[in-house]
Amino acid sequence: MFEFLPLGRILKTTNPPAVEKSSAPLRFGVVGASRIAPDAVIKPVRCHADTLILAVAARSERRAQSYAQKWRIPKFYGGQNAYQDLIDNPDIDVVYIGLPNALHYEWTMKALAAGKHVLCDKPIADNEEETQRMFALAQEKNLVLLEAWQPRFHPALHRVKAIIDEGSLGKIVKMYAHFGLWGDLQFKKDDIRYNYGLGGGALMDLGPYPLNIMRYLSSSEPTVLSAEATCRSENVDRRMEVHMTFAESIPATVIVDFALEGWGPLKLLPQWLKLVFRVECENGVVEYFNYALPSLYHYITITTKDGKSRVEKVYKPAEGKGEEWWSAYRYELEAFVDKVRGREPQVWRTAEDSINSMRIIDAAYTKACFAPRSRRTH
Ligand SMILES: NC(=O)C1=CN([C@@H]2O[C@H](COP(=O)(O)OP(=O)(O)OC[C@H]3O[C@@H](n4cnc5c(N)ncnc54)[C@H](OP(=O)(O)O)[C@@H]3O)[C@@H](O)[C@H]2O)C=CC1
Ligand SMILES: O=C1OC[C@@H](O)[C@H](O)[C@H]1O
Repeated sequence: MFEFLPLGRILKTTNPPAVEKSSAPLRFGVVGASRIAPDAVIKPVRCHADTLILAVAARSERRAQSYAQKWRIPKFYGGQNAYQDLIDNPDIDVVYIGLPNALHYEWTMKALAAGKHVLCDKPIADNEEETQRMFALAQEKNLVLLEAWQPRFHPALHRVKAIIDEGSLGKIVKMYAHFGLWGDLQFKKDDIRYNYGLGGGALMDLGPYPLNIMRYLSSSEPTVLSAEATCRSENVDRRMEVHMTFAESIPATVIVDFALEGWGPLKLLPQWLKLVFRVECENGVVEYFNYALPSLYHYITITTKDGKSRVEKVYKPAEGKGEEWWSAYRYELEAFVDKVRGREPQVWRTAEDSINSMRIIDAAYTKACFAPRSRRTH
């Protein structure tokens, strides 16, 4: 499946061209000099005419300065009050939050209180209750708040849904997904993902991908029947297996995993990544490979009951805005800016979508007998 990897497109996706800016672009402030911010917002902004990155804030002055230098961000804030100082800058219109999950609530609330629109990375909060409060404040302040979960904005996922909704495969009868990583190769021992107090855990980190895709494809919310965890440390799941039913009768299983088994003889060969998503329908099966980062590379395989199989790849929507090389984050930014500017985005994630997503994660942790994710003083 990898034999025709389009390297030119991938290079442009990961290193998009700079475009000329509009006369008054939306000015973004980046809270946290995180690893994800370049992909999630800095590079997408580079190729969006109506946006620019004005400032970054980090807890250390040195880190803020070197990050700003590296990414050519004109202003930086460092030190204990850096995040608040950035938020208080009256020139900033939008705050992007790429902090550990447990800090999403606090800094989103502070940014909204200061009158900023917020793009906050996934999962949007530690739990459903926080998510409700965040969207309530955004609504009260008439500000845009979006949970940045980029696969929802990519046309490949829309194509998967269209294939199912078109009807010839019949109804969905079963769904299965596995998102696994070799965590110890990819993350340091003190990574935010392994820390309960920072909102860590495999389900918090990886769960939103398969769970949200199942919700979207089936246009329904699940009941969580059971969840079994393997712990890395107390209340931090290294692996979680969640069993659900969607639309009252569709069985579904999600496995998320930071400790993929090896493969080959004696399972000694490392497995870097596992990304399985399968929807079984009455008359065939749809499989979607690389649903987490579809803009880099993906394929959709449709196999009908008579054994016939075809493969589709979709990087640009048949109608509407987009380019083959746009990353899913770039599609997401387009929608976010449209919303802030008062235009109808071609795709949107509503408050209910994010709230329901957190509700399922809460329910799964409860079924697995985990302590509730932090209940902060609100
Ligand atoms: N949408 C997507 O595709 C992806 C989303 N994510 C999400 O992005 C967020 C950040 O992930 P990632 O970039 O990998 O994480 P990093 O560890 O690289 O960044 C987290 C940032 O949080 C700040 N921070 C503040 N307080 C703490 C603390 N107590 N401990 C550690 N860091 C702290 C640090 O900023 P400072 O610079 O101030 O020190 C750090 O840069 C998570 O919510 C994750 O789920 C991650 C990967 C992909
Ligand atoms: O959101 C994410 O997607 C990709 C994963 O590698 C990462 O752990 C996670 O935060």
